[in-house]
Amino acid sequence: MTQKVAVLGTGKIGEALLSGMIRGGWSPSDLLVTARRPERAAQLREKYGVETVSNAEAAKAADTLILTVKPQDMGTLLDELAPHVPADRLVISGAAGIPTSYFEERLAADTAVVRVMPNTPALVDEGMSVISAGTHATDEHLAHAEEIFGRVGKTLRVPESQQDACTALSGSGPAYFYFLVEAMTDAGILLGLPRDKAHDLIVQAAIGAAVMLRDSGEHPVKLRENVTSPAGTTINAIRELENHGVRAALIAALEAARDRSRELASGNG
Ligand SMILES: NC(=O)C1=CN([C@@H]2O[C@H](COP(=O)(O)OP(=O)(O)OC[C@H]3O[C@@H](n4cnc5c(N)ncnc54)[C@H](O)[C@@H]3O)[C@@H](O)[C@H]2O)C=CC1
Ligand SMILES: O=C(O)[C@@H]1CCC=N1
Repeated sequence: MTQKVAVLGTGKIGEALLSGMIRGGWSPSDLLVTARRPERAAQLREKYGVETVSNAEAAKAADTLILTVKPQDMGTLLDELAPHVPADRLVISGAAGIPTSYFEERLAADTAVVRVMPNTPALVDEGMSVISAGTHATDEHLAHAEEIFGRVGKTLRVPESQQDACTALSGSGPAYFYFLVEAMTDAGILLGLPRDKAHDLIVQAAIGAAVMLRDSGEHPVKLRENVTSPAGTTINAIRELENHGVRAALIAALEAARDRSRELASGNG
């Protein structure tokens, strides 16, 4: 398989991927991008030295098409693309909720489709991309998707039936941590700390905790117990978290995100 890759609908996720591919050594001359607005196309050309083309031109010229428009825009994009996509193309969707069958029904018979759920830490090469094969995608197609998305972080293959859950955990996941940092920084203000110091303390606690979760090999419960001294400060905070149902709130929140991913399946949202 040749390596010409096109990113169609280059917004936040498309640009995160594009920039990571270039950082990871992908030649800009092997990349094509499309954007709806001419100013956006000019910006991408200038910043990354890539060629910007129409969606139809991308479909003809690239071997792999990565579709990173909003789920609600996917139908329009596919209407525009479908007549121009030869059956030997690999089509990768980065959209939440939309199943591979949606693309297979609208593209030439036997088109290989791969569904990927990335996340925004791809911008700092700490992304997670969850990858599933459509009906006609082979191991080689999955490996090609891993080769692309692996430039911006880790990848994980899952059956497509798990994609909505993975979207709730991983695609949306960074937002929950930002939300927690925002709330804990407010707590710092309440406790009389300047906002910048409160922010720095909480962000470093988050980074330290994340690295320990990744590298220590310890279960999160054990790591939390190590912080929680008998009759100490932490257990008072934990009791309040439990009293306020934070664990149940998180479970309900992720279930709601999973349900919304399912609702997006039609592309109409
Ligand atoms: N933002 C996130 O954290 C994540 C987003 N996603 C998925 O990635 C996709 C994109 O999300 P964002 O990057 O956040 O949205 P975005 O709005 O930043 O990017 C979408 C881009 O597509 C362009 N576009 C729309 N229709 C087009 C067309 N017909 N031709 C060319 N360009 C077109 C828009 O102008 C926009 O720049 C969505 O499907 C979303 O579900 C997946 C994982 C994480
Ligand atoms: O909120 C959303 O729909 C997108 C998909 C996962 C993260 N952001």
